[in-house]
Amino acid sequence: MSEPLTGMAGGEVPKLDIQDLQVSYVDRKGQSVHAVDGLSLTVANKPGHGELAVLLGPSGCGKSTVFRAVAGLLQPDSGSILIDGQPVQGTGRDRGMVFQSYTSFAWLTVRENVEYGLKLQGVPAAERKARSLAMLAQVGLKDFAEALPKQLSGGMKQRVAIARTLINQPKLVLMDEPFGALDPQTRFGMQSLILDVLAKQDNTVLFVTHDISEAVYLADVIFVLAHRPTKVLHRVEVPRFEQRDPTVKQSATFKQVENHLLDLLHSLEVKGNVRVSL
Ligand SMILES: Nc1ncnc2c1ncn2[C@@H]1O[C@H](COP(=O)(O)OP(=O)(O)OP(=O)(O)O)[C@@H](O)[C@H]1O
Repeated sequence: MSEPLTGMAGGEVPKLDIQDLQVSYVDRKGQSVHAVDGLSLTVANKPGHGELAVLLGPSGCGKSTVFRAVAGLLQPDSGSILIDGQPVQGTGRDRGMVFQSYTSFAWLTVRENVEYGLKLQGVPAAERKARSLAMLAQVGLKDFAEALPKQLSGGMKQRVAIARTLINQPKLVLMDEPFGALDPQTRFGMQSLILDVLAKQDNTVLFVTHDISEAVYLADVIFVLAHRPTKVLHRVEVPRFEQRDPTVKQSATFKQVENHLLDLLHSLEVKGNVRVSL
């Protein structure tokens, strides 16, 4: 199931193209520490059905560092990051981010939070309202449009964060352990919701997790990262499951992909740090 690391036909411009990325941090002693060393990966541009690419690896391997570099939140030492062939230079509206911690404006209603980006872009109020209500309906929160964030559960707050990101129609959605703080049942519900919403939105997603089951359930393609300093070790294509509901996790194909990933991670001797939630 492991594939060549690009998975691209010649001549196509990928949605995301990372080549020979190097990132280092300065530690407390003032020493330079390599977090990412020569990482390359590409995520294909698939109009009509956005690709969901997962970065999977043990805690501390550098997933968030790659994520932040793609988001433009940190400056790599060297290497290139292209989105639709254009180099990333700092943060930009072409990328939308969802993090594990919920960030919303406490004094704004759910709808006003979702509309906020459109307001900054000068979109007229009536259009903002219509678009935010449609987006909230997609994430199952239409009835909570006028509620304040403090009235919502953790899963609902994360749905607001997803709606607020997707309404801006980013070319690339970046999600860093977005469901990591949720209980298992809510987490599974959110995984199914994100697949439903993305199927309608045509977004390409880069999704960071250390949960193998979550990776297999969500991904079209999984990049398995090695220990720090990280580089991609394997690219694993995940078969399209006909249905994505709780039963799919019990299917032979699902188990086969999980076992394949476990074997890969075993071979890297990192399984102990990776969550396996079967
Ligand atoms: N600001 C920083 N200063 C120094 N070292 C850092 C900094 N941020 C990250 N690192 C180090 O870089 C390495 C990669 O960290 P990163 O957060 O990218 O890993 P991760 O795979 O996302 O981990 P986790 O799954 O635990 O979030 C780690 O060894 C970490 O200690």
